[in-house]
Amino acid sequence: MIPWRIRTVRGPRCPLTARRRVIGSRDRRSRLAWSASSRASRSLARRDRACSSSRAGLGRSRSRRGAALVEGRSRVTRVELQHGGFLLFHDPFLSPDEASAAFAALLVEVPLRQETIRLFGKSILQPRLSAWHGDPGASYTYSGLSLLPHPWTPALSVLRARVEEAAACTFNSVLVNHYRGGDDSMGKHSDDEPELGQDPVIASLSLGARRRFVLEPKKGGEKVTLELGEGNLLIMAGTTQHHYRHGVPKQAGRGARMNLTFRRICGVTRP
Ligand SMILES: O=C(O)CCC(=O)C(=O)O
Ligand SMILES: [Fe+2]
Repeated sequence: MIPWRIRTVRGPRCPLTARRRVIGSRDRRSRLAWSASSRASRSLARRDRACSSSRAGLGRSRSRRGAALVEGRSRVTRVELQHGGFLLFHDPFLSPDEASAAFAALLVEVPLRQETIRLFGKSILQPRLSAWHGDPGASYTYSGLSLLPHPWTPALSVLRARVEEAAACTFNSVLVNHYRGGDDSMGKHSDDEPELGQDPVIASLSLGARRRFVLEPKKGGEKVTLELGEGNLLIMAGTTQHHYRHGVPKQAGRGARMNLTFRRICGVTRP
């Protein structure tokens, strides 16, 4: 159940930044070329905006509490969390055709593998496959696992450009997770490693099977449960990583799913 109030506002202003911006028609946007040389990818190289919540134009006062805004045909719902955390849920973000083309391309391009992590002093295999991609130098360490980035693939570059436009900030890395079925899962955690900086913006794109995504406050209080379906984009921002844990529990009978969390590793120079 969604415990917050939803209002629909039709208007030309960007729901993230309150600025006017031009968005192509759904048809034009859906012509996703799986090539790193797309116009969007080239424009990326010219921009390098920092991606902490406060500097990315994702300030608390810029959108209404619990509001769903429609911009062109893309719909964004804002959810306020405790202590200044908030979520922006884009549904739809990718069309079903775009999402299934992305899934197929990523299966071919991304070197997915099952990693071993250290948890409570024990080595365990992660219950899913994953791969870390990013700009040179965007290394990431979590649960005792140190990851050097694979380079951006064509599909990841195109998706990054789309997600950056929606989030109004730039990302230099992405963690790709592949849930092979309902037995694959992700335990509750916060994306709060020091290299992500304070109040990071994490943009999570879901492809394939719908899965339950749970956010729970670290110090008690109301949980938030979302159903992340094919082509949804969930942006976690503000103090979310500081005050909440999130995870994807096992869910019997579910099919394959891919999730991409775009991140910004601090202190890496854009190539
Ligand atoms: O699969 C998801 O929806 C969540 C992924 C996630 O939390 C992560 O990669 O840190
Ligand atoms: Fe996470």
